[in-house]
Amino acid sequence: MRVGLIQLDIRYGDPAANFKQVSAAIQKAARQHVDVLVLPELWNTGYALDRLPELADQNGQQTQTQLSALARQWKVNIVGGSVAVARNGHYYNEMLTFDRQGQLLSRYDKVHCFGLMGEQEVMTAGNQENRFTLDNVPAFGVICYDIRFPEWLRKQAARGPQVLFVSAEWPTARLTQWRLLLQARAIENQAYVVAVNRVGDDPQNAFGGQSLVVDPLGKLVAIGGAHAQLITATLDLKQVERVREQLPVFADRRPELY
Ligand SMILES: O=C(O)CCC(=O)C(=O)O
Repeated sequence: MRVGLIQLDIRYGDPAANFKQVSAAIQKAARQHVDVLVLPELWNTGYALDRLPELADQNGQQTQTQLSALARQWKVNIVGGSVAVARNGHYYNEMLTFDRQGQLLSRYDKVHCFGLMGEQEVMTAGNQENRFTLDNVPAFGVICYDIRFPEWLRKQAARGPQVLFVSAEWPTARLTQWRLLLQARAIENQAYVVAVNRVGDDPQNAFGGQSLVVDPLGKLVAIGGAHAQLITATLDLKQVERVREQLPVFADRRPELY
């Protein structure tokens, strides 16, 4: 499975500009013969949470229409990062995933809202898992702050997915934690981690990129810089099986104790 991590800057509170740039970035990246493209968190609005009534995508309709058409046109799977969505009078930080036919495979609302950026005051947290299959590869996806909750990821990983996709707006100040948390999540779940962070600034934070791919042993396969770029990597999914056979941590769990 060849993955393409679309690391980009996000125009704060400007969905029209962001839809345009994401469309262009997907079309450019799709030419690199990738199987899956991955986007960062809240790429339609950034963290302009005080303006969601005017900015949020109504029921995710614009996102669905655009990403579905691009997936179909370029015959590429798209883990659509996340977008701010308005639904039934609530706002959600939502990841939409599409297969190569443009079919919507899953909608996931971020389960852990991030208080430090005021998310809890505005967004409604989700409560559903996010497992899906891309080209017969079982996978799952979470959003940014979710990676600090290993039990949430473990619960999903115990059902067998081999790849964890993460979309984030992770501030530069905590990038060491970003790398270490993702490497730990890869090791403990014996899965590939494909994680995309944004670059650039918003009025409160700077974002330093370092989108990365980690193998099931925790080794960094690829890592981005602090500028907009496409990062590509090939995942050896046989390695997941080998690692799980050699060290069967899932079978050795003691769920009766924890
Ligand atoms: O956990 C962190 O340090 C960053 C989380 C975050 O920025 C987010 O969830 O948007």
